[in-house]
Amino acid sequence: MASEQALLSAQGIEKSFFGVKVLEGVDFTLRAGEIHALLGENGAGKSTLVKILTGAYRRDGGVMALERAPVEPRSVAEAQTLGIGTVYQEVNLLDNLTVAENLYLGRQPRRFGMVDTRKMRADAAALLGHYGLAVDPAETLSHYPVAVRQIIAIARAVDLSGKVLFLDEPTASLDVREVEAIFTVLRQLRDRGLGIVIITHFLDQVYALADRVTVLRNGRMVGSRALADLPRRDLVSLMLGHDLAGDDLRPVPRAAEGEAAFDFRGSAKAA
Ligand SMILES: Nc1ncnc2c1ncn2[C@@H]1O[C@H](COP(=O)(O)OP(=O)(O)OP(=O)(O)O)[C@@H](O)[C@H]1O
Repeated sequence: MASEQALLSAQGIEKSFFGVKVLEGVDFTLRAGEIHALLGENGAGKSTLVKILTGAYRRDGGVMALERAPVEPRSVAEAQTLGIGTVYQEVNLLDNLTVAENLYLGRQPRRFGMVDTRKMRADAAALLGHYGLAVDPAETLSHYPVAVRQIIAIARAVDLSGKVLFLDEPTASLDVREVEAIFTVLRQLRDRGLGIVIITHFLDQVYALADRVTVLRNGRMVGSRALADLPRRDLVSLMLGHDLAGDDLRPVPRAAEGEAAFDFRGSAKAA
């Protein structure tokens, strides 16, 4: 059950690239114990907002607070120490290291000045046990499929950060079964009180997972609603900025990759 109070909030966020405004006065509020989808058409500003909130980009204006205290993350690492973790679409782990090394990269337990491999693997096994993952901490990461690596990336981000988790298109390259495995993990984390923000282009996934949505259009926040109160048609209208005509219910091809921009019709990922 989401709390009423803001866990992470941003107000009046501004960002320009080379004099072009890509975020204009954007407000965003995340509560503890909610999964919050950040939606909008290609180029609406979703990734830029997430990068600002997770310390990857500096904002030009606006304020940001975590548990009502102002925060100013100057890097992704600093955001993590504040409680804000991120998992990107391209899994941010190293394939040639072991599972345990990935989980404890940069913070390996030491004994007599040496990495304590035995403890690191035992800690990794215990941590992954919470996620229902029966993987061998001593195995090289590349041994495992993308969905497992994605859950390992989530486990690492949550272990480092613990309060807020951002995921930028985490299911883009996964099949239906793998998506469900990731969602199970995210629901468990929500039930533990984390606030989770997810960017996705798949509206079926939004309705299956999220409690709330915030919609960006052309760099502005155009709505933030509980999903239970928001029919799909109204959500799509909010994203597009006009009422739906019949034609709009067909998937819109993405110019670059030829992927569907939205999954309007309840189908799986479009080819
Ligand atoms: N590093 C950058 N330098 C210059 N322009 C950028 C940069 N990052 C993003 N932009 C521009 O900012 C605008 C918003 O991009 P952003 O990636 O935040 O949108 P998005 O909603 O995440 O889109 P998509 O769904 O396609 O990922 C776009 O016009 C994009 O070209």
